[in-house]
Amino acid sequence: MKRGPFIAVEGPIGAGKTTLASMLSTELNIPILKEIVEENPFLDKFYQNIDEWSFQLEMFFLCNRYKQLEDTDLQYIAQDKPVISDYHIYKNLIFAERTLKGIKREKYRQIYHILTDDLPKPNIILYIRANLDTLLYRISKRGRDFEEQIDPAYLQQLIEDYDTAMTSLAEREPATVIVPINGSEVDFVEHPEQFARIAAQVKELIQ
Ligand SMILES: Nc1ncnc2c1ncn2[C@@H]1O[C@H](COP(=O)(O)OP(=O)(O)O)[C@@H](O)[C@H]1O
Ligand SMILES: Nc1nc2c(ncn2[C@H]2C[C@H](O)[C@@H](COP(=O)(O)O)O2)c(=O)[nH]1
Repeated sequence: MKRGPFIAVEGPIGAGKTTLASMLSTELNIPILKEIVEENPFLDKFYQNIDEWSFQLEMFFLCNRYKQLEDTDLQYIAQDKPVISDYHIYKNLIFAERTLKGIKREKYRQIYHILTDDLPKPNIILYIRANLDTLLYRISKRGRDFEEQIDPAYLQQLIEDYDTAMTSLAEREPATVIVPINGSEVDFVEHPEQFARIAAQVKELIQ
């Protein structure tokens, strides 16, 4: 069955997902779906003690995104309308596999699959890769207090987890178009011509 474009912008913390998704939404006149961050009651506690708070945090993100995607399906995807999101639901598993251990990880995996296996998935992913220095710089530029506690080693692991996850997704879903963007070299904020190239590429994909 033919479906309207469902575009996700992905990449590790601070890569520029929300920024790029918002710019594309404006440029291409496509509604944007943004994840909820500031209202999350567990993030601050999580960064203070990951082992203690990871299950609550991962479940909170999962339930929130589940609800958002259910709504998005009704409003846009089932009606063949395009939509752009600053995350892919698969992000839940990327983080949870890193932050959860033992029986909690196993329980989470099962709940993740029960909730998400039948949800619509993006057919285009813009994957922003960036090195650790770039991410640390952008996270500090964004200036969220609770993110000052992020351990660079955790961030480096996430960079690698994202690469592994995107390779695995490409193998499992060959029909999904994954567009890699080198976020440490391509600067779509400071250089309008670099943004224009990305926007043109996306336009071509959705025509
Ligand atoms: N290409 C870029 N060049 C310079 N600054 C950027 C770029 N992309 C994002 N930023 C800035 O970096 C910070 C993190 O970007 P954001 O879009 O919130 O990342 P993410 O959604 O991936 O966590 C923000 O302050 C944003 O303005
Ligand atoms: N442990 C998890 N943390 C997550 C998840 N999704 C987002 N986050 C964190 C990372 C950032 O501190 C903040 C915003 O995310 P961005 O990627 O938009 O920077 O929330 C998750 O699923 N698990």
